[in-house]
Amino acid sequence: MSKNLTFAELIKQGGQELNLNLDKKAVLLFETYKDLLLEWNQKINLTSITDVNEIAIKHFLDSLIILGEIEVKVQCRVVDIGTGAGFPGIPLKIARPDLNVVLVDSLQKRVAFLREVIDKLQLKNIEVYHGRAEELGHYPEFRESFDLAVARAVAKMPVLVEYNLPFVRVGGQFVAFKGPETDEEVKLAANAVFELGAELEEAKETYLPFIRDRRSLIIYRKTKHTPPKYPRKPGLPEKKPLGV
Ligand SMILES: C[S@@+](CC[C@H](N)C(=O)[O-])C[C@H]1O[C@@H](n2cnc3c(N)ncnc32)[C@H](O)[C@@H]1O
Repeated sequence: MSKNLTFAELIKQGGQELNLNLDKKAVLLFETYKDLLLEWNQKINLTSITDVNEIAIKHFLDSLIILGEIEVKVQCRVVDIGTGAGFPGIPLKIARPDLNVVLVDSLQKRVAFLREVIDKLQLKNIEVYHGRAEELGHYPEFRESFDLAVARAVAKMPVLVEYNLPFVRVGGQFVAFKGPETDEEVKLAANAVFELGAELEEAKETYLPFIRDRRSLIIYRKTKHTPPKYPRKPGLPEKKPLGV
């Protein structure tokens, strides 16, 4: 089981379980990322998970499950809203260096950490922005310009769709990383999803490699332009979730 494997073996074998062939360079980058995460976590709050094997499975492999479940086209433009310590955006970039990634977070200290990771790992075509989704979603260079938006552990679905869907181009997707039991949240978000110009495409159930924890990927497809009034001003989506 996972206890007998090294960090590198967990990444490599877990990747295979997700149908990913992670090469030596990718595994080394995950090692460095893990070291930086643990080092910075002593100064700023990045994660409550500090066991190396758990970091491999619950942060890195968890971030990669999307690659085994949906087709993420070559060189597509991906935004990770509320990325925190870089999940899922940085693992996706390590596993798929072709992707053009934008990371967004409202906490300056985490953004500083992410800049250090990008610098140390020498990642290209990846940028970090400090700000709230409610503001950045109105910037012309971001609005409806991404093929894929992703978010993990940021907010309940009715709030999350208002944060994410304004970034997605018509025809693109928003994928919410969730745990098990998502029916209620998905139902609650239905009105907001319609109002924001999207449709529920699929709710996929999957499992984390090694520990078999259940995970869901809720996949939305943008079908129409999002009305310009969304997202509403900072704090309002959370205070008064749309359509609830
Ligand atoms: C619980 S952490 C999760 C981080 C990461 N996605 C993960 O899965 O570990 C949520 C992050 O979302 C950020 N966040 C919350 N609301 C936000 C908003 N409206 N705009 C940008 N970032 C936001 C917070 O600063 C925090 O770093």
